[in-house]
Amino acid sequence: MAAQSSAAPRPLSAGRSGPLTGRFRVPGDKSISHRALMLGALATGETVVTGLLEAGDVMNTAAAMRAFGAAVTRDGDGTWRVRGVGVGGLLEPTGVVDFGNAGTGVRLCMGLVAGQPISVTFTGDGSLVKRPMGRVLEPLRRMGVEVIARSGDRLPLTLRGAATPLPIEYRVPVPSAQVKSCVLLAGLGTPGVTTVIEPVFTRDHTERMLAGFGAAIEVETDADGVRTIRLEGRPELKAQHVTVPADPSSAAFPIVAALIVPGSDLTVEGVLMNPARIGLITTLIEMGADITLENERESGGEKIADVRARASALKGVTVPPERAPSMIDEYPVLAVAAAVAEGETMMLGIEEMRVKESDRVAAVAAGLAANGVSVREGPDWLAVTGGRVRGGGHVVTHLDHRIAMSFLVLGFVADRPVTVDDGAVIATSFPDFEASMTAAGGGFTEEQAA
Ligand SMILES: O=C(O)C1=C[C@@H](OP(=O)(O)O)[C@@H](O)[C@H](O)C1
Ligand SMILES: C=C(OP(=O)(O)O)C(=O)O
Repeated sequence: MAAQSSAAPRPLSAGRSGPLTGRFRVPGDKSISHRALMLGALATGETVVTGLLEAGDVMNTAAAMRAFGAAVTRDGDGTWRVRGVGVGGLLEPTGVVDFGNAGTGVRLCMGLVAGQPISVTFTGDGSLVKRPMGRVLEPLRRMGVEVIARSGDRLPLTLRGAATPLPIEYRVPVPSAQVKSCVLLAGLGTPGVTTVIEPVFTRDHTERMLAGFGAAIEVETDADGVRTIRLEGRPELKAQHVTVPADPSSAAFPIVAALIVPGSDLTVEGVLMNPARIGLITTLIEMGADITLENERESGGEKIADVRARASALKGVTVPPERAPSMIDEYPVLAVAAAVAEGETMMLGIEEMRVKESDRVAAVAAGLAANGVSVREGPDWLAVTGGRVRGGGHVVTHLDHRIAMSFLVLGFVADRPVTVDDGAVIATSFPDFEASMTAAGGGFTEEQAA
């Protein structure tokens, strides 16, 4: 499958919307989807994945796993099958491996390559080539991986895996599930025990899924919440059946839309409720949101629930820095909720937002200002004061799907339509966003703001 490339930009506008109602489905979780394909590719036997996210980022991971020799196929009913090559069995791809827009895809895959004596050249789109890769290259170099990269450790770059990598003990210096996961996946191909120390808890899908595929992995959490993860290298991973729950990061858009559009009452079905992923729900409830979790249940070893959101009068709050990892991708849409809340919402400790698909602190501040919203930013904080939204602004998305979706939601409550310069980027994580929002009552328009 072709890597997602920079398709022609497609401006898209959203205008004042009637109530959003009914039941809403968002696609499968992106983090779990990447990991299911990767671990499936390293397992023996056939891994069956239901609910896989069929969006640009994950399709690039599927293409990469094929390039490494795994058989990755889709049944007519949307079930995916991965016939793996076994830990240590990855083939050297014949071409460059292009991960498009996907930071998670490329950083985790670099870990997979570490313990295999193969050379792989990675690249990405205009956004991914600007993102920092040193954070994963540094531990990989310590494990014995050879790196050929431009100065600044950006893509494109080539890795040569080590025949016998060294197990390391690695204290993750930034709160990043991608860095943690890269080292753990590198540990799979490494003889001995690889140890990752995680001072700040980040999403734990890699740990959970490694255990599910049969790896010997143990996690200890001390009194200060510091987690020590130990993984025994070179296990035999056994194919699994993975059920991917609905992505809370995608659910964030209809949830916020329903809270801010008067008269709305919307239920998003089967959303992943992993504690490391629900910081936005906690914050919205603190802001006074009428959110209820219904039909709470377990699926694929994770808690899920239907999330019902009703239009609410929101109030500004301070979001503490320690909450950032559990909602890192949701701040752009939180800023939209803050734009209509009473008073100021202060988001603290959000410096990691600056190294996502775009500098999201800067992109959110610029987009809000262009639409008449009062906003201030600092190196690691953003403050938004709510009120009536003038709208009528053009928003630059910088190849960032979450910026595009967030500002279209802002358009639903603005006096004049809000236009994003490129709605095509939404295909990275939520291809049916426009259709699903329209079906629920969302107000898209072809009209371009002046
Ligand atoms: O591990 C993952 O699946 C992800 C981790 C987060 O990135 P960081 O690890 O850079 O914080 C998040 O922003 C990204 O969308 C998905
Ligand atoms: C940051 C994101 O993804 P990634 O790092 O995988 O590109 C995201 O989806 O918001």
